[in-house]
Amino acid sequence: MNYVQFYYPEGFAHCYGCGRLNPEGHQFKTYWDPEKRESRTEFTPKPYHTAIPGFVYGGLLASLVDCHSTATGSAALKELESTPWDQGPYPRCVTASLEVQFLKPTPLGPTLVAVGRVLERSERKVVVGTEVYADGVLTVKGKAVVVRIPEGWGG
Ligand SMILES: CCCCC/C=C\C/C=C\C/C=C\C/C=C\CCCC(=O)SCCNC(=O)CCNC(=O)[C@H](O)C(C)(C)COP(=O)(O)OP(=O)(O)OC[C@H]1O[C@@H](n2cnc3c(N)ncnc32)[C@H](O)[C@@H]1OP(=O)(O)O
Repeated sequence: MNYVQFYYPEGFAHCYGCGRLNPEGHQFKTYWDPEKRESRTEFTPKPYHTAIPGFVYGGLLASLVDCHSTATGSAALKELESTPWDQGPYPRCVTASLEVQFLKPTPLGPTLVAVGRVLERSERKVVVGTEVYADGVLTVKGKAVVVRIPEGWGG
């Protein structure tokens, strides 16, 4: 299964968090399950993504929630189109608002799993709820408002 970011137009694929064309970035990859209507991004932080030794830097976790949310929004808006989910391009969203709750320290080492759900959707705006798990333990919760990039912004 291809990931959401795979379907972004080239001009929208340079994001430091999730741009597939940014070799210096994290290149987060988000998978959308059209039946469960759930998104999933897995990422294994590098040893230097440290807050205090042994724990993941919160800014990285916020980035994960951020890009995971824009991808989830993108998939949710793609559902409104008549083209199949595995045919690009996907609509591209930017983040209007991002809330992150750090519930517990996130251990550095395990692969992190972000799971997203669509809380609200209109033609232009999607509200996404995300939970991030480390070794099956919920450590971070996020909520983001993402908005479809206005026409003419590039891509
Ligand atoms: C990086 C983007 C900025 C540069 C743009 C230039 C070119 C774009 C080209 C490429 C970009 C490609 C990819 C993006 C890359 C990575 C994405 C990763 C995620 C990010 O890292 S991305 C960076 C941080 N992001 C920004 O840099 C956004 C700056 N911002 C804006 O560009 C505007 O602010 C915008 C477009 C968001 C809205 O502008 P707008 O004119 O469309 O606003 P409008 O009022 O129509 O809002 C429509 C509905 O969103 C609701 N709404 C709006 N703002 C809200 C808020 N703060 N809280 C809660 N709800 C909010 C309203 O309530 C309404 O909701 P409703 O329809 O229900 O009434």
